[in-house]
Amino acid sequence: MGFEVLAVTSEAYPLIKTGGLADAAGALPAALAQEDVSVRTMLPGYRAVMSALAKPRVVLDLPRHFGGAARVLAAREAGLDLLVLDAPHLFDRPGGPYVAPGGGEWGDNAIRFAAFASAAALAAQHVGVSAVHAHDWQAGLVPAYLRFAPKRIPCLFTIHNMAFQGKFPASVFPTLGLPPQAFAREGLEYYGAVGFLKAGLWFADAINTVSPSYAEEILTPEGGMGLDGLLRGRAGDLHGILNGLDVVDWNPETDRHLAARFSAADTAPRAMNKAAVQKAFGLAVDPDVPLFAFIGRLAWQKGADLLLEAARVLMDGGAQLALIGSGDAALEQACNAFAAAHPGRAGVFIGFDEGRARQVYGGADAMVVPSRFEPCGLVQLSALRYGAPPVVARTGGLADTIIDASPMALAAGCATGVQVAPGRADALAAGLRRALALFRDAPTWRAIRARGMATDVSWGPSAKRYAALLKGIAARHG
Ligand SMILES: Nc1ncnc2c1ncn2[C@@H]1O[C@H](COP(=O)(O)OP(=O)(O)O[C@H]2O[C@H](CO)[C@@H](O)[C@H](O)[C@H]2O)[C@@H](O)[C@H]1O
Repeated sequence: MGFEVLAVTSEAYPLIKTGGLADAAGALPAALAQEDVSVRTMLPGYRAVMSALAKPRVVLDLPRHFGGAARVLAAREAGLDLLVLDAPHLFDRPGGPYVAPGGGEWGDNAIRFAAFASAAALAAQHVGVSAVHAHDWQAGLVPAYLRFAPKRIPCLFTIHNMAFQGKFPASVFPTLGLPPQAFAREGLEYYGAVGFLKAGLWFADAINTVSPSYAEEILTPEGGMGLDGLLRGRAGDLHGILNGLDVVDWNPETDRHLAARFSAADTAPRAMNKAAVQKAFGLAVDPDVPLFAFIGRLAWQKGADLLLEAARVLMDGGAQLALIGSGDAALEQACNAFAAAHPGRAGVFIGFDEGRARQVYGGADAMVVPSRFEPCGLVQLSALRYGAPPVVARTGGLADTIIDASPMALAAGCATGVQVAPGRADALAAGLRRALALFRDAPTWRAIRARGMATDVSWGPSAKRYAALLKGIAARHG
């Protein structure tokens, strides 16, 4: 038997996705298989997941699980070896994984994800894996349940975003089924409340986040968002491993979402994708106008407001702007207002649409990623791969993956985009102006794009690091 891991995640592409966690958790198993690590992925049985299971097998019966009957099912779908917590009282409902149809978090999220984590710990014991890999606050209690379980199974905890912490009132603690001593500073107590992310960071055998720079940033009060003290205490167990892309799925030569497929050797068909994007966003169809684009959650983190403030540079510079995103109502409104004020020059799509997003990667001349903080970021990786050089904020994984087109980098032939100081509209405006000038120098822009398309954005190198880390904790603690 090879080295077996149970990955515990609340999202995995293509079964259920609200953001980058799904992409990472969906792609890592195939990459780890190359390193002789076989991964089973445990997901909550949301409607979308349950309806995708063709022939599930019952692995574990949990007749009384957090207020109802539940089962752990096994199935193989979309290339993933799945374990699914079928718990209708918690997951068989309309709406999103975390948010009810009318907006607003589900009122019982603490119980839903405690039940999920507890079932994952039971399943890990039952099927007998060498290590568990838990992702984000939704799986934050997994290391806690494992620590108090009869059989010691080591656990790696991955932070995809410190901003989502799963903090709930102390009154939920008695319903979690953990021993009373777990509710302590040396446990899951978090400023008088219960912290799911805190629990993950406290009880895991090793911790990583999704870029080396973010691993340093979260040790500071600003980046650590209340958990930097704990993390500084565990700095020896904290690692930074960059995300990759599933380069089989994210391939402009085969992507069926594109109006025209293309390769690094022949980017000419991108012009058809650009025209398709211009049309879809109500922009003037013109091959010569530089087309900038933004894709992302409309949240403070992603800095869409900074882009709207800086975008005058694009409008004055004769460029176009396409935005896709959803989230914060005020930001949605601001994007719509910007588009209305610049007819034919700026266009917005409010919503989540994978196909439309991919068409934008394949047609835009440049992507803008103005995040205030960014643990890793996948948008800039997709932008490299699809030939739309990114303008990024110099923070977290954006700083680690994009090489700024400084004079030295241009001379050395290694530039892949433009970096700007994070969190400032004036710095972003200056960077956009610089990108526009580079774009108008056609041979230079072509070279930047070619360099980006030749960059290895696959999971390969990072999968090796994950495999070493998982095998390391198993050797130490197993
Ligand atoms: N409206 C829309 N329509 C279609 N597609 C959309 C979309 N909005 C976003 N997407 C897609 O969703 C993904 C977002 O990935 P990110 O890494 O940028 O963000 P996220 O902040 O969700 O993830 C967190 O986890 C990931 C994974 O570790 C980290 O990279 C990241 O820094 C961290 O914040 C991309 O594939 C993007 O194309």
